[in-house]
Amino acid sequence: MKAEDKTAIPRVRIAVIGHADVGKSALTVRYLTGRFIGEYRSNTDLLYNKTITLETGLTEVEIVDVYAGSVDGDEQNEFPMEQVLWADACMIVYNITQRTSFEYAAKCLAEFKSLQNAPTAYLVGNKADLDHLREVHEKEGAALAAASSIGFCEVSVAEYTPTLYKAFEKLIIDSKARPQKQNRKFSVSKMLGNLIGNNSYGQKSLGVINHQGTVVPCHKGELHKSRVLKRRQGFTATTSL
Ligand SMILES: Nc1nc2c(ncn2[C@@H]2O[C@H](COP(=O)(O)OP(=O)(O)OP(=O)(O)O)[C@@H](O)[C@H]2O)c(=O)[nH]1
Repeated sequence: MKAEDKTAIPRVRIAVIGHADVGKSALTVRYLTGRFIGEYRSNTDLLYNKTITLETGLTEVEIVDVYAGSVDGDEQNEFPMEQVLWADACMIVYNITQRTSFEYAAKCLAEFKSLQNAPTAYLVGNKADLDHLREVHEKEGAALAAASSIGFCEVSVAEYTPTLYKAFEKLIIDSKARPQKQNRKFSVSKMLGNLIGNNSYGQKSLGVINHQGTVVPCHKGELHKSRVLKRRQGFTATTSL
């Protein structure tokens, strides 16, 4: 595709937010590649870029997997304001086996209500395969989402989960229907680097075809400056700065 054609492709920016350890990285990588990566340690936000095909045509999707701090860390309950303001849409993730993560999701949704022009949101309860350890009933997740008039599903990112693809698709379609945000604090798209490469795009969601993409590590609040180089199970993470 020519560079000038690419500028005409609509872009949707998604922030994946939630308490530490709920599976945000695993969920993002599952959506982008169809694979589950069991251990995915990072201490920084990660930016991914991918062009997908919806029934309405091509869409460029930028996803920031927001680092939430360590489970014991002081910073972990900080609301990721900069990333949320940057995003057109947010995937808010909690872990069904950890009530504190559900409470954190509820706090995030309360913050959304106080924002003008808040991003479109979707609530996801992850780790549904650990039902025997469940601390949050599915009905509670559904009620929280309904109170904010947003979509909700439970998934197990550890397993193939078509529901996750539907959730991303709904988020993308809903956010495209809204006016594009102006005057964002930063433009992460400037720093997109190498292609992800030879991924096994295992699943295609309802009409969504995955194409190539990039992954870029970026520090919280300074998405334009990162110089970290990381390599993870077939992903080449790089910066172009
Ligand atoms: N059983 C089970 N484990 C999962 C699932 N999704 C993620 N995990 C595990 O949960 C742990 C945390 O996953 P991450 O993707 O690193 O979580 P995160 O939310 O990105 O964590 P931070 O980067 O610390 O904010 C890892 O050990 C994953 O293997 C799931 O659906 N089921």
